[in-house]
Amino acid sequence: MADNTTAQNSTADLNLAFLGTGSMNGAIMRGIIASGHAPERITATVRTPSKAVALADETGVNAIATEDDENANLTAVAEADVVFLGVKPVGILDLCREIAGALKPAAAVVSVAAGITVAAMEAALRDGQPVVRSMPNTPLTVGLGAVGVAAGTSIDESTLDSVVKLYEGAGVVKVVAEDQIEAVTAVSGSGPAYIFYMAEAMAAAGEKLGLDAGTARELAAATVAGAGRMLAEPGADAAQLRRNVTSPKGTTAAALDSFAASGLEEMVLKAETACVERSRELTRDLSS
Ligand SMILES: NC(=O)C1=CN([C@@H]2O[C@H](COP(=O)(O)OP(=O)(O)OC[C@H]3O[C@@H](n4cnc5c(N)ncnc54)[C@H](O)[C@@H]3O)[C@@H](O)[C@H]2O)C=CC1
Ligand SMILES: O=C(O)[C@@H]1CCC=N1
Repeated sequence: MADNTTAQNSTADLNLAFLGTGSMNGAIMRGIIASGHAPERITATVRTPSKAVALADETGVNAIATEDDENANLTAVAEADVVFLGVKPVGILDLCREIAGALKPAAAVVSVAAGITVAAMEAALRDGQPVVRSMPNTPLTVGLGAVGVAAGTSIDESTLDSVVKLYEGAGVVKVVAEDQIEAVTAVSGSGPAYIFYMAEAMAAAGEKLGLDAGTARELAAATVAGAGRMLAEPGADAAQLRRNVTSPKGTTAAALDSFAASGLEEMVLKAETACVERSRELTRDLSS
């Protein structure tokens, strides 16, 4: 790891840019603002002017639309210390090339994209630009996110620490080797969708078992949210929390036995493996 950047004791003074402020970058930005970062220190870019107005009204950030100003991304990064790239994977390297000359040399470029490698980003930016490949998830928006970060080759510890601290304002952060980012994607990046799918399936089953649709949806959503909150408590252990619900020979045991007989663990492993393989395909197709 290089040692070429100014030490930052706190992240409060950092200017942030969010380029492509859709679902993921929007969730990161909202989580970071909720953790106390001043919106006046944030510039966000989106495609359409109406979205820029809505985002600025909602969050207080400076929002610029690329349809209004073709230089919006360049303007956004000009004063930024940390730049979050939140466009789809297919657009990440073009965006790197677009902003390369406008970045401050010490600004950290943080990608949230699946499949795009550190090496590909570094090749698309100026030599020595600090890079972070991260895999966040949307619960960052409510301060309950989970993020994996992998350092680029030119980033110093202090700059990486600033990125970690920004994310930590809104969730749990693990610094991992880049070859572990795909596993992070499979567990936590894509993970919220598995849980929402489970909530949908629980509600649909509840309806088939006699509840009206609205009641089933509300009960399933409250159950998933409540269980999630319990898991977020310090020291919580999923297996113990599960045992606390499961009376011997009771109703929960009957349901869990049925899940096991249907191969739930194998099913999850297969799904997460498909996620990793898709991430590798994206790398093959897009990281050049
Ligand atoms: N949605 C999720 O839960 C997660 C997404 N990601 C990653 O986040 C990235 C974005 O995904 P989403 O947020 O789901 O997509 P999204 O479509 O919601 O957001 C992308 C945004 O970027 C805007 N955009 C596109 N090109 C632009 C440009 N050149 N300048 C400014 N704005 C531009 C689009 O209009 C859109 O609002 C992807 O690379 C994905 O791999 C990573 C982890 C989780
Ligand atoms: O579905 C995707 O490709 C992105 C990456 C992780 C979550 N959403």
